[in-house]
Amino acid sequence: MTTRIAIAGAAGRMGRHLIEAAHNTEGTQPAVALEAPGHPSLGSDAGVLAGVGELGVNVTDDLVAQAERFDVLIDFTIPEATLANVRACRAAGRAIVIGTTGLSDDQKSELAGAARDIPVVFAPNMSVGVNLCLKLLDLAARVLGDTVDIEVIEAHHRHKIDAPSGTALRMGEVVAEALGRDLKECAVYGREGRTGERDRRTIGFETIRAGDIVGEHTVMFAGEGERVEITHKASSRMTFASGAVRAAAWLADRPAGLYDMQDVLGLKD
Ligand SMILES: NC(=O)C1=CN([C@@H]2O[C@H](COP(=O)(O)OP(=O)(O)OC[C@H]3O[C@@H](n4cnc5c(N)ncnc54)[C@H](O)[C@@H]3O)[C@@H](O)[C@H]2O)C=CC1
Ligand SMILES: O=C(O)C1=N[C@H](C(=O)O)C[C@H](O)C1
Repeated sequence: MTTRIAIAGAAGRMGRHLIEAAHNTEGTQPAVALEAPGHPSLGSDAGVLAGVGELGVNVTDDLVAQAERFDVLIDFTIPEATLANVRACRAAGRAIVIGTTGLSDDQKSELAGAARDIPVVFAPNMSVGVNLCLKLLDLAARVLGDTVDIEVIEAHHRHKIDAPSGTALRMGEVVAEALGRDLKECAVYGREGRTGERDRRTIGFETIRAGDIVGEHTVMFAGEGERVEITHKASSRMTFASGAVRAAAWLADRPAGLYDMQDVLGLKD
């Protein structure tokens, strides 16, 4: 069965890759393309936008009117648009894959509420490599324990609007959970001035925004006499887009619930 995919944020950096990935993946097809009201791409052909040739799918701003045309919505937009799309999918009984980062705690709670009625995949990073790294981080944190200082360093392109990245925060959560810490209480975001000596129980975050960097994350476990670093470097957005399309195909026949990429990839214990 072919999974018909709607793509929100179709003209964005991720949106164009998602159209291409949904078009090139066996068993999926781009069926609806959505953009913000007033966006210059409205009315244009999604395939032409993505550079894969005409698909006969015109970009629209009306998700509700398109509800019968798709099975799963993939959303890589901004938090406010994502929540509006979650509400529309919940009302229409459609599944949704969410890659958007920077959601507030309230927005995440609303999302979890919607997942009682519809299937939702929500993950800050859809690449296989990053999801493997999350498993390695859990192991590293358990083995090295409280004997090391832990720092999360991330670098992204100059257009990114949230910091730290959703992936960096998830990496911090995985490490904190493994060590029995609460990230909200032990995170330190950047340092400046007379900071005093480092507290070993903190987890530090450093953010770089520069040029066209697709996405790089390093978690450093630094002890006395040795240091372990786990690094992931994305060199193409297609790695995220392929993962999101894989998640959409996986989600199409799942019951309502809140899932992540560890579920999609079968990495949950
Ligand atoms: N989970 C993952 O694997 C990844 C997540 N991301 C996240 O995806 C999000 C988007 O990233 P980019 O594509 O780089 O941003 P972008 O700014 O290039 O694209 C976002 C698009 O959403 C559109 N948009 C805004 N409001 C809309 C609405 N109401 N309806 C439909 N479209 C709307 C914008 O016009 C824009 O074209 C960010 O939060 C980013 O952190 C990015 C890459 C990978
Ligand atoms: O905005 C981006 O580009 C990316 N955002 C995601 C995040 O915030 O973790 C994932 C990826 O690193 C690219």
